[in-house]
Amino acid sequence: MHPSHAPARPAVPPAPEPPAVEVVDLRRRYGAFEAVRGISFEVHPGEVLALLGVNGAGKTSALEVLEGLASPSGGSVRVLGRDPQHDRADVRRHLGVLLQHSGLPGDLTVAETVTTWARTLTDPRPVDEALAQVGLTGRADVRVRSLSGGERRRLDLTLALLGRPRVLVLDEPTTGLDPESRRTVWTLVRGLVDDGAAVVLTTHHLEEAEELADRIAVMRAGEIVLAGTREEIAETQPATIRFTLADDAPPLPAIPTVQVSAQRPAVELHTRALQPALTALLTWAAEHRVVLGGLQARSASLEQAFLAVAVADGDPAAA
Ligand SMILES: Nc1ncnc2c1ncn2[C@@H]1O[C@H](COP(=O)(O)OP(=O)(O)OP(=O)(O)O)[C@@H](O)[C@H]1O
Repeated sequence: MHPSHAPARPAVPPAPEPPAVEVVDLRRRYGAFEAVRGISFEVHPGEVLALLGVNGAGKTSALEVLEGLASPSGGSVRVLGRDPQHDRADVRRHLGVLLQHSGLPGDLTVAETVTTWARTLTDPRPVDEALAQVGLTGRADVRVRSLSGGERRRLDLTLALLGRPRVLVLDEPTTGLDPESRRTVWTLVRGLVDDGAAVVLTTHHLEEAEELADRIAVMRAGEIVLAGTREEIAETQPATIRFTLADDAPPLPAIPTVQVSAQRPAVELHTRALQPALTALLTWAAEHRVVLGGLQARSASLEQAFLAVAVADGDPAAA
């Protein structure tokens, strides 16, 4: 029997958190040219979305609408449920933005720049802590114009993170950074995401997308042509099996799903069903006592999938 006090409530699953960023059928034109042609995506708190695409695919044009710097010519964008342009004051305090090219005054020092920026924010991080996080403590008294390209990028990032943003929009955050600084940036961004921030970033470094992104959207000529997790995107391309085969080995069997792209001695096969294809191949080799020299089997990489879809035929502007 139930005890006399109030019965236990049935377990109600928690309501799903609304997306931090919601983009629906976004369009953006420059005169007659439509640079963004109806893209849609969501980013939830604690999630990183990477927008990939060749130069001119429309990534920056889309981000500028999220940042509240431009109006869409169609569709809608919501950041924390608000319009980033009309509700700019509300959105801005929760939004960290790293533009592709920042225009910081060159004659301020690093510390002066960060301190000045901190004064415009509601709850900034301590300046010393922020500089230490990106390894700029030793450059605090150096004028911005004297910084190296990588140091300047790390300063840009410091400013983007200074207000403890709930949404972070990063346009090519690690372009020009050395490998160690790039890893520092990844760690910083990951830390913010682990604390619940939502991140949208663009990058030309596929390993950056692999390292940071929970989901990836590939843009081509203003449209999203492929979207999903790294694994889902890689699976859109066939896997490769390679081995060498002696001249006196019997002919390879026809294996369903397998296409032969190079014949012996260096054989290359492609398949979208790697495990059954390998099983059939290894069974055949065992039955015929054939040695598959240097056997390799590999799923497609993100790079292969990207190259297969990202480059439009001809000029994207003409597409
Ligand atoms: N102010 C503008 N006026 C006219 N066309 C523009 C303008 N800004 C961008 N474009 C065009 O819009 C297209 C998309 O540009 P965008 O900068 O959004 O691409 P992207 O994917 O960010 O490229 P990248 O990787 O080179 O930064 C390009 O063809 C570009 O030339």
